Amino acid sequence: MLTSEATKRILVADDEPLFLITTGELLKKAGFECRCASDAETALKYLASERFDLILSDLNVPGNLKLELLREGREKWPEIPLVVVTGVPSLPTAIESVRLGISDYLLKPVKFDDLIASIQRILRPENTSQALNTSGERKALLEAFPDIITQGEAMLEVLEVIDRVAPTNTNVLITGESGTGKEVVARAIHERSSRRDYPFQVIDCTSIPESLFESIVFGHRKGSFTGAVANQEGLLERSQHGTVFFDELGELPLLSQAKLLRAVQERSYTPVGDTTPIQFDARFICATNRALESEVLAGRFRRDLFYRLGVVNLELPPLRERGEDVILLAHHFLEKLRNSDSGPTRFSTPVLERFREYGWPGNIRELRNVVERTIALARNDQIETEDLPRALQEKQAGRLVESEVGEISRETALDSADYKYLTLLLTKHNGNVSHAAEQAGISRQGIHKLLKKHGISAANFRA
Ligand SMILES: Nc1ncnc2c1ncn2[C@@H]1O[C@H](COP(=O)(O)OP(=O)(O)OP(=O)(O)O)[C@@H](O)[C@H]1O
Repeated sequence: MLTSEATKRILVADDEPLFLITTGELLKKAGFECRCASDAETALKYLASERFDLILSDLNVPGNLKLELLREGREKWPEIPLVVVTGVPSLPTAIESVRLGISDYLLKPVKFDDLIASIQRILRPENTSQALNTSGERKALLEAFPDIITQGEAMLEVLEVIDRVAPTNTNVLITGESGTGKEVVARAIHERSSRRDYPFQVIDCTSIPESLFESIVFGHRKGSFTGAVANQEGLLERSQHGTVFFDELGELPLLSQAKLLRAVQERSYTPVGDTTPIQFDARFICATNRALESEVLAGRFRRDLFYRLGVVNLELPPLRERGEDVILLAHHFLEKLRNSDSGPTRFSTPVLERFREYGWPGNIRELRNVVERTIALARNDQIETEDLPRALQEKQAGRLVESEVGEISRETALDSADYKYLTLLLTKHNGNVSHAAEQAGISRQGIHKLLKKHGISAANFRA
């Protein structure tokens, strides 16, 4: 069952009571569930009756003198990774442990950070392989994420990773084109974590001027600069014990990156005008529609921050690569957005065909907007191609290729390109017409005229 499997369970076997107690406590604090055994027999009993995701065992526990625990554990439960900790390292046992397929070999005294790093690495979704084999597993996974509508393999794989990573404290970086659902996924991770009762704080990196980054994120004290008339708590302070979602992380200027790195590394920050650092506990989930690795190579994004925040990297596929999801989502939005007693109830077959062939540059957000608009404009119970925005009406309008140049008019081709450009522009600027106009190099009136011509509502692009 997915709910109980969400929290990773670790079996700790060690004959030193102090090591057992402290390790158990620390692992619990780090978000794991723990079972402690002081000898091999008890450990094997637990293994036979409970589910574990990892075994952490000393070599010298009673009953394991000839590595019986390791041998039996590997033989009966080969899928459970095993980490060996030992205070008495010996080459033969190390070699034998490796031969038995252990995942790591640590020497006591073990630094807790090293232990956690090792466990997290081993439990990373890409290092464990459990395919979604049965339809029951697929169903359970889909039920676990009611806000994420999908049936395609690519997104199901993403859901599987989310399901595993959500209960941990690991920082996650979500990449994907605009409108692919990065924020929806970030919220889903938060909702399935133990932080769900604490805030989910969105910090939009594009909306914070570089000079105000520290003040907005870390807060400031009265009198620290002109205009600081009162103490102001920062966004991090509001996120205590919750999840901080840094949207459009790739847009963060280098100076702000340095300040954020310090806070992420030290888990503390100092409000502007203060001298006492504040400790904080929050998980970071970041999103970007830029290829951050290239930004790192180009020197525009700090490598150390990229590694800190992108411990697990989730890549969301664009809608045009999600197969029949486009149809599933269209029906979902129709059901959700239509007036329950009036308005259209279905799409005509040619409309569904247009949906399949269109490139959806603005992804799911664009699809939602199109469905909302057609509901308002549809004349009958069934939505027809005439009810669609012009760019979607013509066959191949979304992706014109050379052989089809003769099939559609120049006017339609230009209209289609213009529509695509405007939707992307508004997506990028969150429906802010002034910013969109500035970027396009046209007046506000000019852009309003174009939006009207294409039947696009800027309000639909505001998150
Ligand atoms: N799988 C999904 N099922 C249902 N609705 C979805 C799904 N993914 C995204 N949406 C909807 O699509 C819209 C865009 O999603 P979201 O804001 O999460 O995208 P984004 O990738 O964060 O966009 P941006 O990069 O522009 O910030 C929202 O209305 C969201 O509710």
